Amino acid sequence: LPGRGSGRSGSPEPRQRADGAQSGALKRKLQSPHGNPPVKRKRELSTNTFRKGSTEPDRREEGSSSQKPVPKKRLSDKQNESQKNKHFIKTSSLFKNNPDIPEIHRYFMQQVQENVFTTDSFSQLDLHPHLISTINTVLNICSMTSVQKQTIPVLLQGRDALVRSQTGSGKTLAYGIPLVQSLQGMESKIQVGPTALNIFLALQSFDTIQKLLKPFTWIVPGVLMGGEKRKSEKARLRKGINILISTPGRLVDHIKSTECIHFHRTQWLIIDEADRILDLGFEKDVAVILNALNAERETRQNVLLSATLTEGVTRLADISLNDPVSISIADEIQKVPEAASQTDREASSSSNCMEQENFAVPETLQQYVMVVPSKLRLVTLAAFILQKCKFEKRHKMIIFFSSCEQVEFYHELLVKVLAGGSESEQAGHSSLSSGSLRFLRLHGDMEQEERTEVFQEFLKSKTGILLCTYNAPASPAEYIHRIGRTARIGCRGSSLLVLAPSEAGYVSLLASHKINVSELKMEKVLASLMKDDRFKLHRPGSKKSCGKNPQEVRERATVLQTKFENLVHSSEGNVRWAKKALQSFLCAYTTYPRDLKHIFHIKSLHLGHVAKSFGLRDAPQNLTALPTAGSKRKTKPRPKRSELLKKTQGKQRLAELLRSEYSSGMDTAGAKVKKKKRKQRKAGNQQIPT
Ligand SMILES: Nc1ncnc2c1ncn2[C@@H]1O[C@H](COP(=O)(O)OP(=O)(O)OP(=O)(O)O)[C@@H](O)[C@H]1O
Repeated sequence: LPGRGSGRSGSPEPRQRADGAQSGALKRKLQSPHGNPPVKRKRELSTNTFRKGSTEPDRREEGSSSQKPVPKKRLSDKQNESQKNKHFIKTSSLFKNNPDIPEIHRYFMQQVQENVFTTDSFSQLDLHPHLISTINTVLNICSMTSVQKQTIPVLLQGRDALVRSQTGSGKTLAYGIPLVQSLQGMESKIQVGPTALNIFLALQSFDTIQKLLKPFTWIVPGVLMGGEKRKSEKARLRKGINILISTPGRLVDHIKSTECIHFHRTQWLIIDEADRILDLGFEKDVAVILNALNAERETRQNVLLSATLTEGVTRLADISLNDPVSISIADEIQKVPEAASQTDREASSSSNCMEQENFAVPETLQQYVMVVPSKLRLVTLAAFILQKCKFEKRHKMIIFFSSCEQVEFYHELLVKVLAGGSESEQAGHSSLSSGSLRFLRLHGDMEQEERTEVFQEFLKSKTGILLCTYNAPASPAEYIHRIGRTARIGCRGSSLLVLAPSEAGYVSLLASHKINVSELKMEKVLASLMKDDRFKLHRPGSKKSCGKNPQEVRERATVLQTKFENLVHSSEGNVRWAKKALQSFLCAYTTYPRDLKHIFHIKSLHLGHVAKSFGLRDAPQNLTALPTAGSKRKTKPRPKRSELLKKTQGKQRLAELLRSEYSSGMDTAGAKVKKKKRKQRKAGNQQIPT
């Protein structure tokens, strides 16, 4: 969900109060995507049904048909009018006062596509027979993918390479196979310091390398990443690791604080997911690593792999590779051609990007976008989950949020309201019975052990909904990585980008990079609530539901929203938790880069509406002074979040927090060393390559 900011409404609370409660400073006016003042919806969704009902939606949905009707008093005309208004106010405002949903322009353009597979087998390569049999029997793979066919021979020749190929196309084996082939022939089995260094972000590459090494037991792989104790990592480093796989932040920490780490034998350097490493702000860390390597050994074979070729990746290639072979599976740097069609030109001119890169997307990936007013965001997301994972079944889904707090909060909310139970009740159903929903969560505040466990569980499971963090999807390159978690290696998959109306311009930006998304209508998604009678509005004398009556869909959405809000407002702790999640969302929102501010600007958000998407009935007024308590899970101590909204430091600190998922997990110690090193650097001891 690259767009954040969403909200839902449906609060049974007086609508006017919700808006009126906002302080002048916090109240955000809705703006059209073009920056014009908001235009009122022309076809305001009617709330007639609610007005007809004699009680508030939340009472009714709690089975209030059995409640005794309140005796009506005789009222004067004036009183009648005010009573009417009261009913009107009490009725849910979920479908009222939303901004217009702008029309999504459909761009018809040829997406860049790559052929994933080839028919060539691994046995035609000059590889150790045990390696070939491991590929065939342990990994169950017979033929090479395009990127493997082009990369493996180059690396077997000992050349450096810059490899660009789409997400999920098999890049790990493209370097893993030649690496293992070269290491298995090593004369000396015992050594100090790694022979190969692999900088990575995702644990999955370690898994693959481990499998490849099965017959070569003397080659020891080791992984360093945030979450594990530094002491035990040091012990493993001391024992000797041949293939060292590490996140950039963690490795830099060891370079600075672990004496037994040496690189004089390091013959390979692999930088995987280079674009994401840079997107996450690890450029300086990579520079420190390169310096450390260069200081101990001059020559080495270097490989840089990326799904997208951004300016940053090219810069990194310049400083880390030596006369590399460039391998690009589709010739994707197709600058917008001269004779581009009118729509293509429109799409490309709609963005202010200096350079248009066109990204390859798997052919089997169907991309959708849905524009949802902030107030309706939670119910629409819930309806989408129900539709895909309950009614259509057998769907596996990953939902991205912009902070750990949101993952924790929404996990709890969705488990309680959609899955109808606590987490512990859920845990009893590790294998999914039909119709049940299993929610999992994964974020940087969890201990490494738990993260790995959840990751493995989700990997093995055929169904399930994984809520996780991902850094701000600021760039189209980041979007490509997110959607690339599905439709891997020729499998089918879909992605859904949820945008607020004010963010609709993002679709044109994607189009300018030849990324084509189809629109999914919110109403269609909400209609799936008709299949779930838990959200039926029970009204005395109500008729049987008739198909997809739009009014009834809206009623059900309101009942669902009311359930969320009732849960959030059932305790002070929950309200605090919701506010904290909202606050973290807003902080993340401020981190979009300047060139995207015209699409994602905090001023375009209506705080009251966004608050609804966190189950809050009113826009909180004291966000900057929120206490940090409220999370039910044990989390690592963090700096005060209240600092984050402060104009001066907020953005920078948040960027650090967002990165923490991939960082070393040893920030405090690292910071001290950093200070010391900075002093040393000032004294001219160390140079960062530029
Ligand atoms: N030749 C092959 N045939 C079938 N499956 C393969 C082949 N090579 C790799 N795979 C599988 O494809 C999946 C994706 O591979 P991998 O993670 O290496 O992709 P990637 O290009 O690095 O993707 P990303 O950049 O998104 O991480 C893995 O599950 C891997 O086992």
